[in-house]
Amino acid sequence: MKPLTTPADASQLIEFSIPAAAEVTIELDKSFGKLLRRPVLADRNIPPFDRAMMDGIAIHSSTNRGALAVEAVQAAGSPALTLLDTNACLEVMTGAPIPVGCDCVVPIEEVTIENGQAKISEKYAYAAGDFIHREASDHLAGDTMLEPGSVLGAAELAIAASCGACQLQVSRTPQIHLITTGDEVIPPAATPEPFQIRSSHPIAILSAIDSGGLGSVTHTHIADDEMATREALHHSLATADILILTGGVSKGKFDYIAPLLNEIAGTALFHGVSQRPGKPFAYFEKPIPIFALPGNPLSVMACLARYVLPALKLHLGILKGVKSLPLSSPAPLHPKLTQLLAGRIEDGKIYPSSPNNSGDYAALLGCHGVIEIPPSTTTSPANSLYNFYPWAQI
Ligand SMILES: Nc1nc2c(c(=O)[nH]1)N[C@H]1C(S)=C(S)[C@@H](COP(=O)(O)OP(=O)(O)OC[C@H]3O[C@@H](n4cnc5c(N)ncnc54)[C@H](O)[C@@H]3O)O[C@H]1N2
Ligand code: MOO
Repeated sequence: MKPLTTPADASQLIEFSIPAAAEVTIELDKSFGKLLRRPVLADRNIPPFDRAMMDGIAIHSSTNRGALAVEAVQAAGSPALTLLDTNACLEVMTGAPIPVGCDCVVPIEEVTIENGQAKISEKYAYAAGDFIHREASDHLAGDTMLEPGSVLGAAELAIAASCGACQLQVSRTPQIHLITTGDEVIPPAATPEPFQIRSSHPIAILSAIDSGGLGSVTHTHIADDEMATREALHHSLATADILILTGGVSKGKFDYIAPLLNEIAGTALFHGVSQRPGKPFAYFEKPIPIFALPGNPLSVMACLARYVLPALKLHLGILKGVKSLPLSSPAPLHPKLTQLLAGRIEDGKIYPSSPNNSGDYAALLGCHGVIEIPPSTTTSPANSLYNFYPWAQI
């Protein structure tokens, strides 16, 4: 029997073979969740002018405390006015430019305005610079505001918008085909015969990929039929960037996936990983990356989190490291196989699930991903650190 590939070797083989996504230009309002490939620079100083931070009056700090004539109203969205008399003031609105000749804003709560005269509360102390957000005090024009490799979330897009970056260079979202297999597998809405089961993998895989913005998934289900499998594989390899398959990769009489891929796509980089669950996992690099996941629900989620999602991130250029977290209690160790145990994260610790077997999909409830527990013949002390691979945003 062929020796099993270790999880570390398997992920390295995937990493080395995964191509980088192409770079595409995209409109700002279509770029949420995308991976930025070119920097976004500040096109002007931030803030671009001395900005009033309060509604109130703008004065010169050397003014006397008497009644200050209100010369005009400085609104936001209007060019800066000029204070003509240092013992006068202008009303000023938040977001307006500071009028020329003023160096201080007094909030309206500390001012009484009557008959065109403003009076500052007697006990209120003011000084030059108060409530003025100085031009360029945050960033200078030309500063790099967003680095390549940034994932474009709400804050990043707000910055791009304020720099006028209305088109962004991002990684092209891969077109992912998902082929699920099995005569016994029917759509969730269908009424099952006693020997059938409802398909749970498509929605799980699609949700995990979608929530990370990692790809656009189309799905086909095929029966355990050699011709149909062959046709579906040819179609996917000709049209998709990445192919994911579930089921049909172990040793059953109707497990056509591996032999057909060997014929159509060439030899697998590996088929069989020293892990539980997910031992029959296979990966092919040509003509596109092909992930053949073992069909059991826990194997699918484990291989998805441990290999597929990190590979998609790498393809897009998302280079986040793996998190190491302590276990809530000593781990059940296996002498030969790495365990990929589903677990949930709470208070910075991993709480492993205890499934009955790799078909026990209800054990996944509340879990955020898988913990990788390497093989060992000794016990793990409490609080030992283990790598955690999420399938959900945590
Ligand atoms: N003689 C051997 N038998 C098996 C081995 C082995 O090494 N020697 N490996 C076992 C392991 S480990 C696993 S995992 C499974 C993987 O088998 P397949 O990849 O061929 O998967 P299937 O047999 O097609 O399905 C397994 C299980 O999952 C259910 N399934 C499949 N698709 C879906 C879906 N879309 N939604 C929900 N559930 C699905 C399917 O009904 C089966 O119950 O093989 C062991 N056998
Ligand atoms: O991958 Mo299988 O799930 O180890 O039973």
